[in-house]
Amino acid sequence: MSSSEIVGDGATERGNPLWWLFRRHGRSRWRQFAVGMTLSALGRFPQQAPAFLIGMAINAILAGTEEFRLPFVPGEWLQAMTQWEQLLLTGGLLVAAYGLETLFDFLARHQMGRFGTYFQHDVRMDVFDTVQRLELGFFDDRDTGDVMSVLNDDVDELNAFVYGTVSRGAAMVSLAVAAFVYMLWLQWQLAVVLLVVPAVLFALSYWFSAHIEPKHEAIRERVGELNGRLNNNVEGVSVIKAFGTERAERERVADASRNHLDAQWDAHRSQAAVDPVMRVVSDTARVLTLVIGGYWVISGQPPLFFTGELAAGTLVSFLMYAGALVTPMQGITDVIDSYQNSKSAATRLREAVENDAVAEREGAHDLADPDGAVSYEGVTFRYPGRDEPTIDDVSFAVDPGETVGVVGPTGAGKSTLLSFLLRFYDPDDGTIRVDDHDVRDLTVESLRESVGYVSQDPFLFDGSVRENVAYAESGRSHETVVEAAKLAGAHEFVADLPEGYDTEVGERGVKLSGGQRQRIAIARAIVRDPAFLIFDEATSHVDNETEVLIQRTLDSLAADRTTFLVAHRLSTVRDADRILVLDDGRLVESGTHDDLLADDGLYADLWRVQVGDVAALPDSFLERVRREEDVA
Ligand SMILES: Nc1ncnc2c1ncn2[C@@H]1O[C@H](COP(=O)(O)OP(=O)(O)OP(=O)(O)O)[C@@H](O)[C@H]1O
Repeated sequence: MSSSEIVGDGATERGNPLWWLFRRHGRSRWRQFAVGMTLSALGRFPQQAPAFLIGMAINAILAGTEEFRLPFVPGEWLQAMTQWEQLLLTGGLLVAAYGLETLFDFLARHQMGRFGTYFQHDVRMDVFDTVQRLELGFFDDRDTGDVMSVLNDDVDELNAFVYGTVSRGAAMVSLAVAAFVYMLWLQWQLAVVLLVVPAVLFALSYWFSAHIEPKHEAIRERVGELNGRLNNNVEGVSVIKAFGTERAERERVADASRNHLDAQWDAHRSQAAVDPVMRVVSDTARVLTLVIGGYWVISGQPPLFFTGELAAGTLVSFLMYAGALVTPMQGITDVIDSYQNSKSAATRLREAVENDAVAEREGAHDLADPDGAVSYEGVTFRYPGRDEPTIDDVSFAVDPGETVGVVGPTGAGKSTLLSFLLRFYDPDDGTIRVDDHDVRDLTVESLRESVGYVSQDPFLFDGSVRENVAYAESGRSHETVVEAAKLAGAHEFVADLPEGYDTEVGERGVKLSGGQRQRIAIARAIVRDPAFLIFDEATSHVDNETEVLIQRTLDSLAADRTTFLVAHRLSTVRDADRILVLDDGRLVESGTHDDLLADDGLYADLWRVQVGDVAALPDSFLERVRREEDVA
């Protein structure tokens, strides 16, 4: 999986993604941007003044070949000065020029810095908000590292874009413009001829830009792969150590890193090859200027098609301006390089923001005070890439307050069936209603707020026990948290922890046992007093005694709310008002524990397995278990 898979096809066919991002997030700060760019451009004029002043000083003060003159300053006033005064004035003007340049640059950096950091922040939050709204299925197909790479690397790239591409590119152009304006003033014919150089360099850069673009795409993709690999290694560190697969994992990381290296080297090679070409063009221009200008100064005759005179000091100024016109152009490939990099990052960011895997429909309404009725009508669902449906035409209706057990062999589709109620996924066919509302017409937030959900392997956040229990309800009082923990059978062990409810649970709750984590997760689900409860194997990690305790509180919790209990341990669902039996995605039986035993079907067989009455199992069941084992 690579970060390119976060983006769809045709991203580049819809206009420049950087421009799109700029319009979306930069527009509100366009003044800051414009002021920054203007200051940066203005700063180039004082920066280029010294070359002019030095040329003039050589001609008028040192060589005495022409009169001392300055733009906008009366000639008589300058001529009335002694040579020494003229030299001092030149020195003063140089200091003023350096000072102005520094001031303009400082102010420009300040403005652009503010613009760049806010721009980056806005884009990051926009992408993050979208990622939060995406359907769970989006994440099934992507590595965490891949998503992180968009949120981190691509967003960081935007700041580099503002500094590296826009600021540097603009500085380059304005430097060339400023140099050109001074050159026009000194010797316009030579200035016009020298324009050929930036034109050639631009043409070369344009070609290079098209050439380097796919190479940058490749680099970004490989970064995503590498991040994914590294992420797997950090997250799966205990498995890697337990299985002693460090060496194999190192190989995998080395492969991913090598691929990244190859892509980077490929881009670097192209860059390294084009740089000398640019250099040769610009250096040749300088040498030609010296030779032609030198001939002109020495012979006093204008060469080729030129007319007029050229003094030695003017040639010195000219050579300095030729440098200012040409040298920055040598760095244009870096700017283009940075531009292409940013463009690939912006393409992925735009695709992430525009992702249509967002679950909520336009015009969805809130679910207010639900009674608790749930119905599934002809629900069918297939995970992407699977041939067989995971849920196959399932229909049932649950009255408010009912407790429903969901059982069936491993992989029968129990978790998937209930995930529709939280809109983790939407079925391909059929409808799920809460009270009389199609869940797709409800706002995802209000729907999920009404459901207390405990998953098979609950995730705890790095923080205290209290923070985890009150996770979605941070305003809850300590008493409410303790009450929920008591109901979940967690209070006793929490009270025994070194700092009670303030004990830190570690990342993912590593400092707690599996059963303790589950109990905290149960407390977290019930603290919000939801209308629906979904316990997906919520007590699978707790011992039998704790389960009995939780079971008892569950009975009181479930009494006035609709509750779904997914369980392998059938004792958990024995007292449910109704038990749904799933097999291979189909609803094969439904009824109370006694009804189902009387029916003597799949449930009755599963029950016999649990009570150890293996001898009573029919051959067909044993045959089926064997078949499943073979498949596994
Ligand atoms: N995100 C997913 N992408 C693709 N297939 C999936 C995904 N999640 C589950 N499946 C597949 O769907 C089927 C049903 O899975 P599900 O987790 O709903 O079963 P289950 O009855 O809850 O199983 P268990 O009792 O083992 O928890 C399985 O074959 C599983 O491999």
